[in-house]
Amino acid sequence: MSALFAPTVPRLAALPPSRRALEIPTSPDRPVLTARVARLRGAGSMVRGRISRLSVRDVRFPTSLGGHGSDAMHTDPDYSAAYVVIETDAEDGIKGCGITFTLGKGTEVVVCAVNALAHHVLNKDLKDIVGDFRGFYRQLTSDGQLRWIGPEKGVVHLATAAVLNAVWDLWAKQEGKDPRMLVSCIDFRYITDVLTEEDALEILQKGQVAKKEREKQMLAQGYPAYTTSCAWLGYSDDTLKQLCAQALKDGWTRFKVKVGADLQDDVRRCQIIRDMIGPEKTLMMDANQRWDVPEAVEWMSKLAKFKPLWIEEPTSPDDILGHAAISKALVPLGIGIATGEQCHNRVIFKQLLQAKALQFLQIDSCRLGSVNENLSVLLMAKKFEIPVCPHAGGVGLCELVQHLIIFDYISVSASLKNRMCEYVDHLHEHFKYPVMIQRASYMPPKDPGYSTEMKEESVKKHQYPDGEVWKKLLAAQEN
Ligand SMILES: C[C@H](O)[C@@H](O)[C@@H](O)[C@H](O)C(=O)O
Ligand SMILES: [Mg+2]
Repeated sequence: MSALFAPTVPRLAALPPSRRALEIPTSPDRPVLTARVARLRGAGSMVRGRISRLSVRDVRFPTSLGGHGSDAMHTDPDYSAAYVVIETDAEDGIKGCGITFTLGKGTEVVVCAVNALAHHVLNKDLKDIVGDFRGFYRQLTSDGQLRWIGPEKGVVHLATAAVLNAVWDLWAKQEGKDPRMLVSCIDFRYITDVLTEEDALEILQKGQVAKKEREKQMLAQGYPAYTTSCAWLGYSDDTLKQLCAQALKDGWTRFKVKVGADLQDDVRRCQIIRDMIGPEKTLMMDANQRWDVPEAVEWMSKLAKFKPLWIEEPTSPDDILGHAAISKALVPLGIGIATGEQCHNRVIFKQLLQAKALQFLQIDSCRLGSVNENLSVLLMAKKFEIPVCPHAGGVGLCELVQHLIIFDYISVSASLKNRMCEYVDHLHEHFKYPVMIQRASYMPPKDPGYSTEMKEESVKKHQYPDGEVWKKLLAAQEN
C-alpha cells in the first residue's frame, strides 16, 4: 500500500486509466501480477528500458540562515541533496529520481562519488539490475577501486544510496514487489550470523498475516509521527515557545528537543517545553554525538527529571560498546538510547543490536545503501524485537522513509508499540509528491514511485552555485 512496496497502488497509479480495470488487488495468496494481466501485457514486460542517462546535481537550501536544522554539532546546516535522475530508452517518459541528504559543502564531494559510480548503472537493462538486485548492490558496494574509500560507509555509501534510490524509484514506478522479490534484493554478506535469507523470508511470510487489516488501518489513520521542528538548538526561547504552541494546536503529541551544547541551556529549554506540553506527552532528546561516554551519562542524569523517552546519538556513532554502556546506565532511569542516522551500514546496526546498545533503532533512507540495505536492518530489528523509529527531516528524508516505515508496520513488525517516525516541517514544497501529515501521522503515499522526485523549478533555483537563490546569496556575501 505504501507506493513503493504495495503491489497494487504503484501499478495502478502508473498505468494509463484504460488498463487500470485489469488490475486485481494482490493478497498474500495471490501472485503479484495476476496471470490474466501478465498474459495481456506479456510476462515480465513491466520492467523495461536500458539506463541511457544519469545526471547528478548539487541542490542546496540555505536553511542555516534561519537556524533550521541546527544541533550541538551541526551549527550551520544548509539542508542539501545530491539529486540523481536516471532515464531509460523505453520512451515511456518514466524516470527514476534518487537523493541522498547532505549539508552544504559536503554535497559537491558526494556528487563526484555519484559520477564515479555512474558507469555501473549506465547502459544496463533495468530488468537485469532488478533481476539480480543483490548482485547489483554488491557490484556497486564492492567496486574494486572505490571500496577503498568506504567500504560501505561515508561518501561512497551516500552516493550508492542516491543511485540506488533512483533505481528503486524507477522500478517502483513500473511494478510492485512481493516478499521473495524483496529478499532477493538484500545482500546478506556480513549479517548471516544474525539473519539468514531463510529467516528473512520467514519474517516476511509471517508479516502477511492480517496484512490487509494493517493496510486499512494505515489508510485510515496513518503512521504516528513526532516533530523535531520546534526545538532546533539555534532557535531562541521565544521561537521555541511559539512553534511549540502551534504544534500543540496542530495536534502533535510527541516532541524532540536538541541538547548537548550547554547544560544550563538544556535545562532551561527542556523546562520550557515540558511545561508547555505537560507531563503526559512524549519528549525525546538529541545530542548529535556531542559527548564522551561518562559525560553522556552524567549530563542525562541531570535531564532525567524532564522524562525523556530517549536520548539520541549521545556519543560517536561508531562507539557500539559506548552506546551499550550508556544504555546500561540510563535505562534504569527510564531513558532509552536511540541511534542510527549516522550508522554506516547494516554491520554497525547488527552490532548495536547484538550489544544491546539501543532501545530505538533509527534507520535512514539516504545513509544506508537504499531500500536494499534498509530492508536487512528492518528485518534484524524485528528479530531482536527492537522498535524502528526512522530518522527523517533533512531534504526529502520524510518523503522516502515513510515508505520504509509503513512497509515495516504492514509487513514486518506488525506493531506500533514504541514506534513513531520523525517529521520535520521543511522543504516539502520542493517535491512533486510531498508527504501528507494528518493528525500528527504520515498518511500513506499513493503516487507511483519512491516520492523522490523534486520539482524541476526548485532544483534549478537551488542548484549550487548557479541557481538563482545561490547567485543572490553569494553576491550578497561578496559585498
Ligand atoms: C543537522 C540535522 O538537522 C540533524 O540535526 C538532524 O538530522 C537530527 O539529528 C534529527 O534527528 O533530526
Ligand atoms: Mg538526530
